[in-house]
Amino acid sequence: MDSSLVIAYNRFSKLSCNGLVYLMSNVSPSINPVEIARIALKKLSERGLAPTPENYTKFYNAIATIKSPDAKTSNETLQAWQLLYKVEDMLGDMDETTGQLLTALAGGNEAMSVSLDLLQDTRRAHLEQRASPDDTHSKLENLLNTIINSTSEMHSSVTASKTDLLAIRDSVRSIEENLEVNRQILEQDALTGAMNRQGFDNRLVREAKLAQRHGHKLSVVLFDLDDFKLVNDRFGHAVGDNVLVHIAGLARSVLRESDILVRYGGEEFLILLAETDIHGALYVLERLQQVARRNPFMHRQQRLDVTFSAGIAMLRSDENGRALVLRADEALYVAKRNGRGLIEMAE
Ligand SMILES: Nc1nc2c(ncn2[C@@H]2O[C@H](COP(=O)(O)OP(=O)(O)OP(=O)(O)O)[C@@H](O)[C@H]2O)c(=O)[nH]1
Repeated sequence: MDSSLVIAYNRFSKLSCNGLVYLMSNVSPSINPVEIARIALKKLSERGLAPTPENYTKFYNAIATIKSPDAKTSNETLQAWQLLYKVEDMLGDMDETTGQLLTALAGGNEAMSVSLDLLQDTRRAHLEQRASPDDTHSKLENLLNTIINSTSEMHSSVTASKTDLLAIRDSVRSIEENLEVNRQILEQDALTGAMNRQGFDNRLVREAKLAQRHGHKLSVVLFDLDDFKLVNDRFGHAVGDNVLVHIAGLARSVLRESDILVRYGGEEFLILLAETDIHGALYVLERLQQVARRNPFMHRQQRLDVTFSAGIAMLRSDENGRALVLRADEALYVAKRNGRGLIEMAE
């Protein structure tokens, strides 16, 4: 750990004593504060900012305010549990059906093997003229009856298993659908409906690999609302929340179906643009600026103009998704440093 981080950690310890109660009031109980502290320090060091208590508190609060993927409503948790029980039930049914099928097959196999031996004995006795035609005839008739009975038993078992297996296949399909819905809920930011950070991390790796493999362009836009703290301070946190929802809605309105909008941090959004070069990404962002100007957030008939600063980067042939986002983040930092409402393209 470098010395600045050590200092920051020491400062964090002091903060822990003096202001942890304050800090924690903002934090979902499911988020580990040590993890938040680690990310906050990393962010500070990435941006070359001094780890002062002010900077540290700012980053800590911003990270802590991101809705945790764990912070799910009780209804969502209930759904997840129900799905789990459904999977458990289905696996139980499947076990029982395959068990019955295996027993039926083993029994049928045994009966057929015995019948086959008897059939061979009877044929041999007939060829060697050891048995009278009447004897052979009666033996064959008995054997045929046995074979018909065991085949019919096997047929009933297979038919019953087929019905069970069809029912299991339907359950598997419905579970697949439920799993997809659950995955979407888990990957969604509860406030804005955008994808959350966890969902994005999974997606980024895949999209970057796909783009590299097929030689497609992939761009990332990172934008952060300007002076958002003032909105909260002036109008309250609930209004701030509504502004975030408003901006996410505007962003969605300028995006294509294939583009991915992510709530990347408290008041920071990311857009992943597949098959889009940096000029395409700039175009999208300028459209968003335009749309935001034309559709301001209204609070008690008062226009509340919100601007944002942004960084854009396009995937290089030799980098992975993380490096791409890092370059967009650096560009965003430059945009913020140079003023507000600016767009900066990464080198
Ligand atoms: N209402 C609301 N506020 C949030 C949420 N997430 C983060 N914030 C707030 O966003 C503000 C971010 O403040 P800063 O990091 O100082 O950034 P800023 O005021 O936008 O200033 P610059 O980014 O430097 O332009 C803090 O007040 C956070 O509490 C949220 O989910 N809802």
